[in-house]
Amino acid sequence: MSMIVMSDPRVAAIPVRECGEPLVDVRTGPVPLLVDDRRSDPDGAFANLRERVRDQLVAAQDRLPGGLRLLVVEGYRPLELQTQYFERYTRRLRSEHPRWTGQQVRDAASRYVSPPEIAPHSAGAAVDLTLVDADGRELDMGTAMNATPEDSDGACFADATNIPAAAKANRAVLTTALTDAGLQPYPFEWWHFSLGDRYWALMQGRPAALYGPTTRPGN
Ligand SMILES: C[C@@H](N)C(=O)N[C@H](C)C(=O)O
Ligand SMILES: [Zn+2]
Repeated sequence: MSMIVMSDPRVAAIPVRECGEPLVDVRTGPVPLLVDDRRSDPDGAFANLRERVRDQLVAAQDRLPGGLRLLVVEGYRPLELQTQYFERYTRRLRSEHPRWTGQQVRDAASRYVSPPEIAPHSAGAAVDLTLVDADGRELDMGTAMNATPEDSDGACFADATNIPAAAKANRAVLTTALTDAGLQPYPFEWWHFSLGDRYWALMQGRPAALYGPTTRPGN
């Protein structure tokens, strides 16, 4: 898998041709998806995604073997929250690596959190998710979701070799179902997939992104 970070200038160079598709709450609709409350917010913004992204997740779930289901943890992320995540992690890296240049800090931070101006979650195009079995138990994916590269010794990277064989197999099931449905994996995080954003467009050879930063009605 090509290891392009979110801060790569090729991502920012992709134009956005906003198609205006609405955000929808993935907990409702014809096939409600499972969503847990780890990243919940009072308005339920975290459970929203662009309609086509939701539809393709439903299609991916249909392809899962043996009663497995998707468990969505975080979809839409308002720009202010993305900025908080990025700044907090940047501060951490700066204090842990006082000799790094600003660019080194930015590139390392961008492996784990997208710079706000790119932010696929703030476009409603990206989702952090995992797999559960028929009883709702999470499968072993080798690390907790949102484990950092530093804290997991790189085991959060999709192709990590320092995880058990069963976790590698579980990651492959998740990635195959989602990529078959047109979503783009992010090589630095086994749980992050997107469709329609600039990263997706770059990696899939599309001329433009379908979705730019958006807000929810009334916000
Ligand atoms: C912070 C993590 N859950 C995440 O979503 N990272 C990606 C790269 C992002 O911020 O878009
Ligand atoms: Zn994500």
